[in-house]
Amino acid sequence: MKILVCGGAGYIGSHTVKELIGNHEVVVLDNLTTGNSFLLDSEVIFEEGNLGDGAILDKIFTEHAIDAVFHFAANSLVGESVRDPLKYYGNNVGATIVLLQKMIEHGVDKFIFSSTAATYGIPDSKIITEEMPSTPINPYGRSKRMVEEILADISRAHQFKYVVLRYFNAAGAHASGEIGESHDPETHLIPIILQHLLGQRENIAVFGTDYDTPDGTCIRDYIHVTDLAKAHILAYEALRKGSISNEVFNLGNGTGHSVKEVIGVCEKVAGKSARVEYGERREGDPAILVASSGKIGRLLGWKPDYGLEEIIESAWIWHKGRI
Ligand SMILES: NC(=O)c1ccc[n+]([C@@H]2O[C@H](COP(=O)([O-])OP(=O)(O)OC[C@H]3O[C@@H](n4cnc5c(N)ncnc54)[C@H](O)[C@@H]3O)[C@@H](O)[C@H]2O)c1
Ligand SMILES: O=c1ccn([C@@H]2O[C@H](COP(=O)(O)OP(=O)(O)O[C@H]3O[C@H](CO)[C@@H](O)[C@H](O)[C@H]3O)[C@@H](O)[C@H]2O)c(=O)[nH]1
Repeated sequence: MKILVCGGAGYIGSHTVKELIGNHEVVVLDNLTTGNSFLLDSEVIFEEGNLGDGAILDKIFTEHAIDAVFHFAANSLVGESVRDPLKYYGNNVGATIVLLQKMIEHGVDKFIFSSTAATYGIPDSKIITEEMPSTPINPYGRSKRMVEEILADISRAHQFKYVVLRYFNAAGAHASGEIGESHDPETHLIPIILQHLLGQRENIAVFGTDYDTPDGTCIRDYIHVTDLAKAHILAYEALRKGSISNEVFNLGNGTGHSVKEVIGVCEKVAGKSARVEYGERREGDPAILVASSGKIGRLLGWKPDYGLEEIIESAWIWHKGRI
């Protein structure tokens, strides 16, 4: 089966491609704005271009018998989305609509969508389930939520089946050490701490110490990127078999870790102490985001293989290898 992976040169997309290769042919469409060609597997067919370009999608869907689209391509930084919302609505919603239009024109009817914990806004409960209200508090979360609603509408009007995967915080690197997280500039917590511990940054800034959490810093649910990648394969196989359709699943470990705790585990793994500066809150950050992934466990048999320390160990190996 041939799969189109939009955003396959990015962090999570490239790890998912690794899981697909061997059993599937993979076409990657990526404009390399935040992705890297060195993350591309040598076996993929690579089309460099923009998701919003209908002509390139016509070419791909005409030349290849695509069975499903995995859609990772997006801008995904909460703080940037607050400062530049139109970038987020244009790329995450506008370009996605072009992709969806072309899928329907070409009769491609299976879609796996990368959504986010940011669709929940400030949740009422400590552990988030899929039924909870989805009221995002930043433009990034709203852009993803809008696509979720568009998907529900399309599936009612056309022959079209989808799975929405709401990831919590992706982290870690592939066990081979060949690929890992590489953004420029890097904004994610774990790579920033590890780069500092490798001497590539002066210090670490902690964004906010007055949250309503035990140590005052934000709590997140960190999930290994390979655990995420494997969930995509399970979702695709279930869509193909027809055992599920039009489902929304959370993907996290079910355990929250504060920013201070994450710094502590990074220090342990690296065997070094960090220089930490405590600063103001970052705009758009909820205090606590922790997933219940019970639903995807029950319906697809998914469970995470890695905890926080293993996630950080794999990321440490990747970052050390990049020096
Ligand atoms: N990293 C996380 O913790 C996290 C958590 C929740 C959801 N997500 C979602 O997962 C997806 C992947 O995230 P990531 O961390 O791998 O990001 P990433 O920036 O590494 O990957 C995104 C890829 O999409 C490409 N891209 C962006 N816009 C494009 C366009 N218009 N046309 C073609 N290619 C385009 C980029 O070049 C990049 O290769 C995103 O949709 C993101 O919103 C990520
Ligand atoms: O230098 C830093 C960087 C981050 N943080 C904090 O660390 C936590 C994690 O931040 P970050 O790694 O930037 O991830 P998030 O902002 O939580 O967002 C990620 O996780 C979301 C799902 O929870 C996804 O939707 C987003 O795409 C993805 O960027 C947050 O509380 C930040 O305020 C710091 O204190 N200092």
